[in-house]
Amino acid sequence: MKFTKMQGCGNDYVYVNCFKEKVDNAPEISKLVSDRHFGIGSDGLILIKPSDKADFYMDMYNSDGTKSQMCGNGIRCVAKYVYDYGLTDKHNISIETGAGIKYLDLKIKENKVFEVTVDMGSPITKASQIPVISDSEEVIAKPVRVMDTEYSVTCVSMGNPHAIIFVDDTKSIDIEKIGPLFEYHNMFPERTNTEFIHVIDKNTIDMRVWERGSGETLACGTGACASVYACIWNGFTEDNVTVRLLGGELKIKYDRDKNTIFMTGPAATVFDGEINLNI
Ligand SMILES: N[C@@H](CCC[C@H](N)C(=O)O)C(=O)O
Repeated sequence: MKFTKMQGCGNDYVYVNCFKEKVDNAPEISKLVSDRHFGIGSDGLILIKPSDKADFYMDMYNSDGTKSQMCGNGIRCVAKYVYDYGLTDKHNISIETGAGIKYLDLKIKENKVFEVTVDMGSPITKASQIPVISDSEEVIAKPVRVMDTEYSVTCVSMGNPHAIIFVDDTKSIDIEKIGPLFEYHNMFPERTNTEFIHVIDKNTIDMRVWERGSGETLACGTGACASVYACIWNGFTEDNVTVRLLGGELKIKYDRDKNTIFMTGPAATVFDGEINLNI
């Protein structure tokens, strides 16, 4: 199987061009290629496919083989891939995902895409649609006790579920311990991605993320959008926010008139390769 490894803010995936390659059993292949010792090494697998509703279709899998609806860092890399490898010459493209069609604007330097802005759509706050089990219609600053500590949890979906937790300092969080306790908490029937946020000022936040199905990653695009919306909702920030992640920065803008979130960030190719899936 021919593949390209790409990363956006260090959130790395193995990308396969399914216009050329046939991929059977994507969940198993995702587990295999993602393994950082016995595979290629990635946070998951992204398949680029034809769509009858948009220019392309993005099919994404976490490193544990589970499928997700949407990947913010991944979709910027899909845009880079289809432009750089000649599948399109358009600078504005549409990509169908499990969370609907997303519209992307490509910035190009030396004939390569280096930055992408994505209209990530409207944040979803209705508990039943995230989904999160709750006796209130929305979950904002809800106290949740995990391992003798009370956390303030705000829940937002960007097509996939996010639990946003505000902390005084992201560095000291024992994310390997706390992350799975939220991911598998019985509040979240479809598990959850969990963002730990420290608000620096009205336009800057620090974020660490424990991703559903992949563990701690260096960045999460949907998580950055969900977190900025949670910050605005809680009255902590304005509508334009720089999200500082372990692997880089994302610029997030909430457009109140359109009720949509724009994400701008980098997309980079790491290497091309070929893997024998029969071994
Ligand atoms: N890294 C991604 C999100 C990937 C999917 C997520 N782990 C899930 O299961 O929903 C991003 O950049 O958005």
